[in-house]
Amino acid sequence: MTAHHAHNLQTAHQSGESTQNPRQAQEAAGWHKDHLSGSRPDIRVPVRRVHLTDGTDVILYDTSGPYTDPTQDTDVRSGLAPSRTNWIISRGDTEEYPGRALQPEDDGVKHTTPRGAVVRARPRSGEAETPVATGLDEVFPGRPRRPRRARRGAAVSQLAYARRGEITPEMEYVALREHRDPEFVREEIAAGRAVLPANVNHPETEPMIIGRNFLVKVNANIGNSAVVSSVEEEVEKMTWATRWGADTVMDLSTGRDIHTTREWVLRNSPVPIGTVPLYQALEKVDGRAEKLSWEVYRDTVIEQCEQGVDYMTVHAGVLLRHVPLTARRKTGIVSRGGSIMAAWCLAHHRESFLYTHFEELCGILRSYDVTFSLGDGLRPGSIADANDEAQFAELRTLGELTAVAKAHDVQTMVEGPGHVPMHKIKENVELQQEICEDAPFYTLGPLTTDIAPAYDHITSGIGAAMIGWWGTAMLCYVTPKEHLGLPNRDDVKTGVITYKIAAHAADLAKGHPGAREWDDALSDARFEFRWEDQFNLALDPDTARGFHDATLPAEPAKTAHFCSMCGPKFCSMKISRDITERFGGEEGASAEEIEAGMLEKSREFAAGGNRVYLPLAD
Ligand SMILES: C[C@H]1O[C@@H](n2cnc3c(N)ncnc32)[C@H](O)[C@@H]1O
Ligand SMILES: Cc1ncc(COP(=O)(O)O)c(N)n1
Ligand code: MET
Ligand code: SF4
Ligand SMILES: [Zn+2]
Repeated sequence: MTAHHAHNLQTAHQSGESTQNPRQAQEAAGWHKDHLSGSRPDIRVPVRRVHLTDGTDVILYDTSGPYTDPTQDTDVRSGLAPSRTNWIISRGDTEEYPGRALQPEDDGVKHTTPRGAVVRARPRSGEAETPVATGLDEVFPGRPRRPRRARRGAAVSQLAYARRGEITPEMEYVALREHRDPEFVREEIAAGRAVLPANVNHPETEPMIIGRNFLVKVNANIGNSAVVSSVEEEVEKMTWATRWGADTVMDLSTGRDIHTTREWVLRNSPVPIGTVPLYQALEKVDGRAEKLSWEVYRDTVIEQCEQGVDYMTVHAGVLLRHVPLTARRKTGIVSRGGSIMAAWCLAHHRESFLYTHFEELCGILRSYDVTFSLGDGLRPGSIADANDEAQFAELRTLGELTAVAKAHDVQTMVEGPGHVPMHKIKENVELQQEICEDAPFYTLGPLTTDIAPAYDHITSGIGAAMIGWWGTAMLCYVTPKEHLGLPNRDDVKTGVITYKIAAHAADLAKGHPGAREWDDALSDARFEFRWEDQFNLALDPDTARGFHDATLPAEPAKTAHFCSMCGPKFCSMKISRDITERFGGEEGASAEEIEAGMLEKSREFAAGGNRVYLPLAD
C-alpha cells in the first residue's frame, strides 16, 4: 500500500446519528484516524488516513483532536487528556502555584462562587444523545488543576527554547505534522518567522505552528454576545470548527459567563485558543470604556493566562495620536478593541495603557508562554478606508512593539485587515513583513468588496486566498453572518470550509511540498469515476455525497461513468477516457495503429451523418 502525503486538511466526519461504533463508522466512511510516531512514544501526531478503492491511502492533516479517535473516550465534563503535561514538567522551569482567586465579576455576576462549586442546575433531561452535553454553565467539574508559571520570571516560551538551540517535543511534533525537519522548525521559531502557541496551562493542545513557510492556517471565531449566549453552543462550535479543519479557535465572548465559557472551551480544545482580554476587562467595568485601567486589564490577562489561553489579541498599537486620523473615514473604527482603546485614550486624554505598560505585559505573557497577536485596532472597515494613514500609522507602531515583545522572548504575530480591494492587498503583506521583521501575519479576510452582506465568507475568502498566497500565515475566517449577527454552528462550518479552500489554494500557489498530492489524488478519482474516493477525499464529504446522490442515489451510480450534470452521452470525461484507453493509454501503440484508429473513427463519424451532437436515445 502506498501513502500519498497530502497535507493541510481537516477531518471530515459523519454527521448525524449512527448505530455503528466510531471505528465502524469511520471505516464505512472510507477513512480512519491514524498517528505518525516521533522519536519517543509520547509524540504521536494525529492524521486522517483516507482509504481509496484503488488500494492506496492518502494521509491528511487532522485538527479534530481525540473526538475522532475511536480508541479514546471523550467526555466534555472531564475534558481532554493533558497530553503535554510531562513535556512541560520535565523542562523543570515552571512551578505550580495557588493562582488568582476566582472573582464573581469574572463571569459578570455579582455573587461569590467558590472554585469548583456547582452554581446552576444539572443538565436538562433527555438530551444524553446529543454530541455536546447540556448544562455546561456550571463550573467545570474536571479535576481541579493548579496553574503553572515560570520559576523566578524565567522565559518558558518556545521562542526562548528555540533561540537557545533546543528542539522541544512540541517542535518535533509540528515537524512531523508538517513533514519538515525539526531543525527547520526551530530556526523558523528562533527567527520570529513562526510561532507555536502553547500556554503551559493548556496541556490539552496538539502543537501546531503558524508561519509563512508552513501550511497556511485557519482560525475560527466563536463566542457568545450579550444577545445570544449558551456555554454548550460555544463548546459545540469549537468542536465543530476543529472537526472541519480550524487550526485555532478564538473565544470572542462578550456576553454572560465569559470565564466559565472559556474554561469549558479550553479544557476540551485540541487546538490553541485565542482571546481578546480587553473584552472581558470591559465587562468587569460594566461596559464603560473610560472606567478601564491597567490594573483591571492586567488582572484579566493573568486570569486568562492561568486558564490556559494560548494567544491574546492586544490592541496596543492604537495610540492617542492615531485616533484623529480616523475622523474622516467612511466607517471609522470597526475593531471592537480599537474602538474601546480609542474611547479610553480620548476620555483620559492619555496614552493607551496597553502601550505604556507593554513591557510589563511581555513579562506576564512570557512566564506562561502566551503568544501575542498584536491587534489591528485601526483596520479599515470598508473598501473606501483601505490602506489609509490611520491603518499604516498603527502598523508602524505594531512593528515597534513586535521588536519589544521578541526582545522579551515572547512569541509574536501581527493582525491585519479587514476590508481591502484586491489591488491593495499585496501592499499590506509587503509592508507588514518589512515593518514587523517577518513576524507571522494573521489577517481577517480581507473582504474584497462591501456589497454582499450574507455572502461575506465569499467576499473575504477571495481576499484570504490572495493574502495567503502573498505570505499571510494564518487566515481568520469570516462567516456568512458577518455584519448581520452572531454565527451559529452551520455558519461556523461554512466559514471553516470556505477558509480551508482559501488556505489550500494559497498552499498550492506557494508550491508547498505535498499540497498538490491531495488535488492529484482527487483528480485521479474524478477521472477514473471512483465516486466514493472523490467523496472521501473532499473537504466536505457529506455535502459532496449528498449533492451527487440527490439525483443519482442508486448504488450502481457509484461506479457509473457520468453524473446527472451531462448524462451518459455527454460526459466529456467518459469520452475523453475512452479515447485515452483506446489510443493513448497502452504503451506501444504504434504510429500506424493510431493512424488506423483515427481513420476508423472518421469513418464512423461520416456513417453517423457527420453530426457533432447525437440525439438522445429517448
Ligand atoms: C474581529 C471579527 O471577529 C468576529 N467576531 C467577533 N465576535 C465574534 C463572536 N462572538 N463569534 C464569532 N465571530 C466573532 C467578527 O467577524 C469580527 O469582524
Ligand atoms: C484577525 C483578527 N481576529 C480578531 C481580532 C479582534 O477583533 P477586534 O479587533 O474587533 O477587537 C482582530 N483584530 N484580528
Ligand atoms: N467586519 C468588521 C471588520 O472587518 C467588524 C465589525 S462590523 C463593521 O472588522
Ligand atoms: S457587527 Fe453589528 S454590532 Fe458589530 S460593529 Fe458591526 S453593526 Fe456593530
Ligand atoms: Zn466589516
